[in-house]
Amino acid sequence: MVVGAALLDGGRLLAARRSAPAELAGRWELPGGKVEPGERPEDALVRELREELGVDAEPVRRVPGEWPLRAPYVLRVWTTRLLPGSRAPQPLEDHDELRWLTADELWDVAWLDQDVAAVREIEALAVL
Ligand SMILES: Nc1nc2c([nH]c(=O)n2[C@H]2C[C@H](O)[C@@H](COP(=O)(O)OP(=O)(O)OP(=O)(O)O)O2)c(=O)[nH]1
Repeated sequence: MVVGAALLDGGRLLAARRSAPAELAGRWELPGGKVEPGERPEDALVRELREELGVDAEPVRRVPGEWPLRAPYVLRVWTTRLLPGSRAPQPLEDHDELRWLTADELWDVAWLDQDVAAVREIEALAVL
């Protein structure tokens, strides 16, 4: 399973531009990554956000649905918030640019094809 964060702050959603691998580079995604064996998905999400963005964050609520990625992976998404005192997100790993998107800007970035349905579901939550 791959876990993704709909990281929300001040009514905006964080989008991250992938720097690798070549076939995904330049496209935008939700920060996150693969769940390790025996790891709880929510714990994986917190770990990935610390590694990739240098933030302290907590999952808030599961976004309904799951979306197929390259087999055998599926993407599950949680709305997520920064904990008080967290550093601001930095593109430390896997990404070369970050953008905080307002509701109006949600479709201004080239999301990965397989993320579009997840972003629509986030939009439907009306949390932006
Ligand atoms: N993080 C993330 N990965 C996504 C999304 N959509 C999507 O297809 N993917 C794919 C890209 C990668 O093949 C895989 C996630 O693996 P990753 O490379 O980000 O995570 P990781 O750090 O655990 O990976 P690894 O180095 O252990 O292989 O899922 C998304 O929205 N967020």
